[in-house]
Amino acid sequence: MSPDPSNTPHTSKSAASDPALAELERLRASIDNIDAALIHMLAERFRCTQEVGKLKARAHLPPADPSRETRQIERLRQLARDAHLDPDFAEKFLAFVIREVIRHHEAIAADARRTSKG
Ligand SMILES: C=C(O[C@@H]1C=C(C(=O)O)C=C[C@H]1O)C(=O)O
Repeated sequence: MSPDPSNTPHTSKSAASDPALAELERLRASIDNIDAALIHMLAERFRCTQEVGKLKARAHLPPADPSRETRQIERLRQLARDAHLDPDFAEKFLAFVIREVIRHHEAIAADARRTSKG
C-alpha cells in the first residue's frame, strides 16, 4: 500500500470544525519539519564522514575507531540526559549511524586497494 501523503487522519471530521484535529494537524506539521531537519542533518553528517573515509583510506588508517566511539557515546548519553531524552535510545541511534559509516569506510578502503593494485 502506498503511503498517505497528507497529514489528515482518515476520518470524516475536519480540522476546521474539530479543535482536536486542528491541534493534531499543527503538531504533525512540526513533526514533518523536524523530520526534514533530521534528514538534512544526517546528510550533512554523512558528507563529513565520507571525507573522513577517504582521508583514512589515503592514510591507511582503519575504518573504525572504537576509542573515539566510546567518547562519543559518553558525550551523547550526557547530552540526552540533559535534554530529557532516553540515553539508551541515544546510544542505540548513534551505534546504528556509526555502523553504516564504518560500512562506507570499509567500501572506500576496499575500492582504494583495488585502484592501487591497478
Ligand atoms: C567518522 C569516523 O569513523 C568512524 C565513524 C564514527 C562516526 O560516525 O562518528 C566514529 C568513529 C569511527 O569508528 C572517525 O573516525 O571520526
